[in-house]
Amino acid sequence: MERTNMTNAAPLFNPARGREITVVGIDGAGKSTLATRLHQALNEAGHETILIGKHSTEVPMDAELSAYVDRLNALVYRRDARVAQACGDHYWLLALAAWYTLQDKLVIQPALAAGTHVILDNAHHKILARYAVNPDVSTSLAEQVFAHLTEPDLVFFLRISARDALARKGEFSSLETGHSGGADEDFIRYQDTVLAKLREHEQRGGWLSMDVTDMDRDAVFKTAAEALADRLQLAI
Ligand SMILES: Cc1cn([C@H]2C[C@H](O)[C@@H](COP(=O)(O)OP(=O)(O)O)O2)c(=O)[nH]c1=O
Repeated sequence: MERTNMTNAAPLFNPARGREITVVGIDGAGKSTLATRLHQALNEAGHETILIGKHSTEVPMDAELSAYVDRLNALVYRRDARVAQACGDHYWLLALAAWYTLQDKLVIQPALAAGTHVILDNAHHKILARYAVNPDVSTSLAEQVFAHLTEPDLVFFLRISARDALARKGEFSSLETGHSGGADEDFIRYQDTVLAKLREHEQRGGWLSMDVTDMDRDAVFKTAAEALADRLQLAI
């Protein structure tokens, strides 16, 4: 029977939308380790995937926008402590919101629309948790400046106590203590407060939560891979 073109009017290139997979947890929880591994495994299994982190500034095939995003990254992440201190918490919240906004609009959304999956390491949830423990900045303001970002399809929450995370990491930066001091106890106090905030968020959000305290990298990866297959039908 002859087919008409009427039913075949869809554009030639109309791939299924990609999936956004986000990894959250306190510093040292193993986010980068898992994100890197998922990125590699998805690509090896034939699922085109990009890994987006704190220092991803490339806008595909656009040198001018890439240069702009790189300048913003330098402003937000490559500044010294005196500048950070002088500018203050509200400025950094808004600067971070600008950074996350551009990453979402210029990199993540176009990739998803083109059918590419996105693994997001360093999502804004940790920033929200950090601001939630800061009495000088309104929590609702912090929530609002990130509210427009693309909602991930799956969030892996890697749970571990700050003390156990520190034992893995060995060292930490001033930012990782909320600039509260340089002692191990400063890291632990601050990160455990951030963890408590992430756990509040977890209650609202349908996150896939894993207690990674006694799990090695392979076990975390295996659990995450099973969830990708179950929830997003992505086999790796
Ligand atoms: C996942 C994992 C990480 N590590 C180490 C590697 C790194 O030095 C450190 C933090 O891992 P990393 O993946 O960088 O954590 P995050 O991105 O959440 O800050 O812990 C372990 O010792 N064991 C593990 O099972």
